[in-house]
Order: sequence, then C-alpha cells, then structure tokens
Amino acid sequence: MLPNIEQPMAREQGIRVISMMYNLIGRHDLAMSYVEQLINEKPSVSAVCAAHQLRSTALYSSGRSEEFNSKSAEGLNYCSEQNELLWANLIVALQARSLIDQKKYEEAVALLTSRYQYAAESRYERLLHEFNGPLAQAYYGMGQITEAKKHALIVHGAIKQETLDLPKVEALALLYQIAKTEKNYQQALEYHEQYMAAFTAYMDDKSAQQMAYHTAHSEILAQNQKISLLDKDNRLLQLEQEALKHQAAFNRLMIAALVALVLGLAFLAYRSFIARQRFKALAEYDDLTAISNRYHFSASAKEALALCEKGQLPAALIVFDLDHFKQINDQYGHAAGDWALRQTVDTCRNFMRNNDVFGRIGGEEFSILLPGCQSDKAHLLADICRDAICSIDTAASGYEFKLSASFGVTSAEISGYHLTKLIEDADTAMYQAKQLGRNRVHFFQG
Ligand SMILES: Nc1nc2c(ncn2[C@@H]2O[C@H](COP(=O)(O)OP(=O)(O)OP(=O)(O)O)[C@@H](O)[C@H]2O)c(=O)[nH]1
Repeated sequence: MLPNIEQPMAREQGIRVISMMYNLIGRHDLAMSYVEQLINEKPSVSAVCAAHQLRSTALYSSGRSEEFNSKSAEGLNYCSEQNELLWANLIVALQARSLIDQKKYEEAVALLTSRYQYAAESRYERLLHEFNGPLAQAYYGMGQITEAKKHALIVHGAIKQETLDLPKVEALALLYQIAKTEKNYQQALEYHEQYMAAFTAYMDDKSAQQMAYHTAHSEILAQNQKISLLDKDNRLLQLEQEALKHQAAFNRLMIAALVALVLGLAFLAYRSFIARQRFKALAEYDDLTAISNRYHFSASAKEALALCEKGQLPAALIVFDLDHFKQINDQYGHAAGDWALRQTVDTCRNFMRNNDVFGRIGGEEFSILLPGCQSDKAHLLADICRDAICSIDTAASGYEFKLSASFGVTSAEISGYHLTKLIEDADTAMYQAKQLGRNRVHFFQG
C-alpha cells in the first residue's frame, strides 16, 4: 500500500525514499510497485526520471534482464528527451553493468566513455564512481589493466572514507586482483585488507538495514494483527448486538403471542362463563316467568328450611293455582294464557321479601316459601296476592277476562320443615279452596 501522504511533494519524495530503501534491502518487488505508481501518476519530470532509475535498479538487481533492457531503454529515452541527464546517466551506468555481466566489455566501455565527459563535469561523486567502477571492471575484463587500475583508483580515492557502497568495495576487490596480477604482493595485501574491512562494513550496513526493515515490518505486522483482532472483536460485538436485537424482537413476538393467547383464553373463559350462566339460568329458571323452576325452587327452599330448622325459626309455604285456566287458554288462546301467567308472577312478586323463595312448580301452579314467617302473616300475604290477581286488568292481553287463583297455606309448625310434606299439605289446602268455590285462601288444618 502506498503511504497516505497528502502533500504532493512530500508524497513524491516519500515514495522515492521508500523505493530506494526497498532496493537497498533487496525487496525489489516492493520497490517496483512504488515506482510504477510514480511513473503512472507523473507528478513531475524529475520525479518520473528518478522513478525510472529506481525501476531500472530494481529490475537489474532482481536479475530480470529482458525487462531491464526494455524498461531501462524506455527510462533512458524519456530522461534524455526531458534533459534529465543525471538520471539518464545513472541508468546508463546500470546498462553498462548489465553489459559487463554479459562480458560485453567493449560495449560497456563504449557506452560509458560516450557519456563520461558529462559525468566528469557534473562533479557528482555518486555518478562519477557509478561510471568509473564499471569502467574499471570492463577494462579489466578486456585485459586493459592500466585503464582498469586508473578508474578503480579514481573510485577508491574519490569516495570519502566514511561512505561505503558497492562501487568502492568492487574497486578495492579489483585493485587487489590487479596488484596480485602485477605480483605487487605488499600492495595486494593492503588492498585485500581494505577490501575485507570495506566488504565487512558494507555487509554489516546492509544487515543493519535489513534488520531495521524486518523490525519495522514485524512491528507493522503486529500492528496489523492487533487491528485485525480489534476488527474481529468489533465484528463479534456487532454480531452480539444483532443477536440481542433478534432476541429482543423474538421476545417481543413471544410476549405478543402470549398476550394474544391470554386474551384468547380469557375470551374463551368469558364465553364459557356466559354460556354456563345461560345454561344455569335455563336449568334453574322458568323461561316464561323468569322465577325459579320446580327443580331450583326445591333446592333453594330446602336450603332455607334447613337454616330455619337449625335456627328454630318459623316458616310457611303457600301453593296457588289459577282458576279455570284451561278455559282462558281455550277461549283467548295460549298467548293470552302465557300473558296471564307472567302478569300473575309479576303481581305477586311485588309483595315478597328478598329472602322469600318463589317458584313455578307446575303449569299454572306456583309456590312461595316464606322463611321466618308465622302462619298468620303467610295467610295475609296469600290473601293480598289473591286480591291483586283478581285486580289484574287483562285488557293489555287484547282480551278482557276474569283472573283469579285459589291458595293453600301451611306452616312448619304444622307440617314440619320437610319441603315435600309442606307442599303436599299446602296442595291439599289449595284443593280444598278450589272445592270451596275457588278465589280464596285455605289454611291447612292438619
Ligand atoms: N297458556 C299456557 N297454558 C298452560 C301452561 N301450562 C299449563 N297450561 C294449561 O293450564 C291448564 C290447566 O288446566 P286444568 O289443570 O284443567 O285446570 P283449570 O282449568 O285451571 O281448572 P282448575 O284448576 O280446576 O280451576 C291446561 O289447559 C294447560 O294446558 C303454560 O305454560 N301456558
């Protein structure tokens, strides 16, 4: 990845330095990737020429000779056309080295000498020894020892003592070889010692550079690993968050489902309650008059009688039956009969207390249990009811007819607290009332 440097100049110089460093430590592939970027971006002519020179160095050093030949020629043309002669000649020096590697010494000498004047006049030390070094090698290869020695000595003498680079090491090696060939062993020994010292220092320098690169590289790798771990943590947190969101959505759904279920069950329970109430009402109450039917009247009356017996309280029971009801039905119709039954019940209910038990125990036969009531009061109530029934105005039924009822009354004092016996005795009294001419109250005599 290219360094993220905003300033164009700083970016261009940064890339050049990085490429140079990569070339120095032998990472020519990385150096290539950086300089290709500069060549494509074309920030300035000198930057592109520097990049061409760095690309040629990388290709030459990595042994990619065919690519080196074409790309270095391209770089040389460009830099020459643009009059960037320093970079052009540094590329020439590399081409000369390549020719020497191929033992094309004459071609190398011809190439370097054709541009030597510029190098010499530039007074740029690096260019000078980049020319003289290869020239010494080429002349040595051609057997021209004097020329070789001359150029090697220029390199040897021109380079400051403290600077160490490949041309100096190569020049010392060459001078050692020449001194040995000349049988100047004392001189050869001195050059050899210098060569060994320079070579060792050069290698140390290179190792230090590589070490620095590897340290920096390891640090970058460690940083990248940290970043990648943080990324993973981050992703994990995101996943956890998503899982929590899904869980919350699921919980909401479950709660909604539970609420719907509870509401559904509550609705079903309510409907079942209403249905039960309706069944209970149907089972317990007479649907025509809405008072207790025989079954429910019996149950309620028995409960009330048990309490009276337990508390030694009085109780009385009335049974009454409409007179000649069959005639009403026959004469005015069943609907008029029904109307008469409802009116009778509504009329009598007006005179009853809350704890009195009123029920329809037969077709047109009714019974009233009066807990805590003495026989005289029961007799009085029966008479009030009888009178009220007689007074019912039947015009609202659509017909005018006479309504009356016969009443039989008994008490627990006479008949005991058993309902069956009480009804039986009151019934007996009621039949006696009928026999005595109807529309009257008769008390059971025992
Ligand atoms: N409209 C109507 N008539 C009913 C109902 N239940 C019974 N009845 C009628 O009540 C009549 C009772 O007649 P009976 O038992 O002969 O008695 P009655 O005509 O009242 O004569 P007494 O009791 O002797 O005065 C019958 O005709 C039944 O059909 C009812 O719910 N509605």
